[in-house]
Amino acid sequence: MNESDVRERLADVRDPDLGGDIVSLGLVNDVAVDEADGTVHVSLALGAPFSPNESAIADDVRDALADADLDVELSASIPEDLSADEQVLPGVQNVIAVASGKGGVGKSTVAVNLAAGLSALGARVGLFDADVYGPNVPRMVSAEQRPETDGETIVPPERFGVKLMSMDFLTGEDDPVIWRGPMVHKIITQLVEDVEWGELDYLVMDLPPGTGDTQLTILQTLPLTGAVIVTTPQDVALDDAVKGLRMFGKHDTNVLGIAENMAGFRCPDCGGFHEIFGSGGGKGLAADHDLPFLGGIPLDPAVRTGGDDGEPVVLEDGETADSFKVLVENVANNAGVVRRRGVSGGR
Ligand SMILES: Nc1ncnc2c1ncn2[C@@H]1O[C@H](COP(=O)(O)OP(=O)(O)OP(=O)(O)O)[C@@H](O)[C@H]1O
Repeated sequence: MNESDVRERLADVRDPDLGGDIVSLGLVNDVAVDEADGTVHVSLALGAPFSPNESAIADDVRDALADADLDVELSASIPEDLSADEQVLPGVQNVIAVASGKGGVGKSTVAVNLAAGLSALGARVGLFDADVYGPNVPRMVSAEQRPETDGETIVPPERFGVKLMSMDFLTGEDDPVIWRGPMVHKIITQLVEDVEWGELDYLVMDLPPGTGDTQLTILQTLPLTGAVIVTTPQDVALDDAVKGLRMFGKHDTNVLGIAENMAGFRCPDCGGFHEIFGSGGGKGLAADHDLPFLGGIPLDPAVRTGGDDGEPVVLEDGETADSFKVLVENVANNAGVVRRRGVSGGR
């Protein structure tokens, strides 16, 4: 079997999201058959490691070559326009921002569970807490686990397999309320240049709530794969979410979808499901703006206790954990769509 035979077989593998075959979409970077040692190496343009849909593409590629009597070696990389020197975060494949139009809707909770959930799938993950008004990451690590520095680089502490960094670690006692764009820019630059993230598949950024200077500076400084917008089903939170959407729209940032938090309450006493903040708002918002709906997370006391001291609830079993797992998978799948669409250029 030669390279063109391999490509012919790969032309039967469909991309479940982009709706075409991977060869026509330009998602096969390279094929190399080594008859002597009986291997075929296929490099695929896949950009969202451990996302279910990209894992399925890889499985289909293996299946398509299963009877070829060759060992199949797969690798995945999205060809970069910029050299490593020119890239802002060269070791980081995907930066995913978690945003909300208003405070208290559970944005940080979603960010933490997203990071822990991606790590549980097998990905290499970092979580950067840029929420200067309500930093959550410092609470996740003990005092002894604060980041270490040799004066030049900062080594982020790790929990649940996630590398953690917080604006709070870098700024100390400074009052964030007086922060303005230039200072945020300086700190973000420091984050980029001085923190030893190593190689990451995903860096989750927990943005401050709202649509102010800090959020804009981050959008302008970092190459985001896309943003997740968190809302509750209430109208007021939804109105604010629309403002968030506009901000991302103005900056040509991809929105990976809308997550609806506090979507109903399963009563532990009566077993009934109560829609305390209404229902369907997040789904409606997504539909109105032609955006993916990432899933709903119920109001559950375990979310708060998990956030305060224990493990993120996504790492446990049960209804709420499952709803977070669905959200994690949808975010990863949609990040993959953004990356692969970039390669296929709308082919
Ligand atoms: N689905 C949920 N069920 C129960 N409690 C929740 C849920 N989501 C969030 N909480 C709790 O609500 C509070 C606010 O959540 P969180 O800090 O994630 O919100 P936020 O949008 O990031 O707020 P901030 O404005 O501070 O950035 C926290 O105590 C959190 O544990």
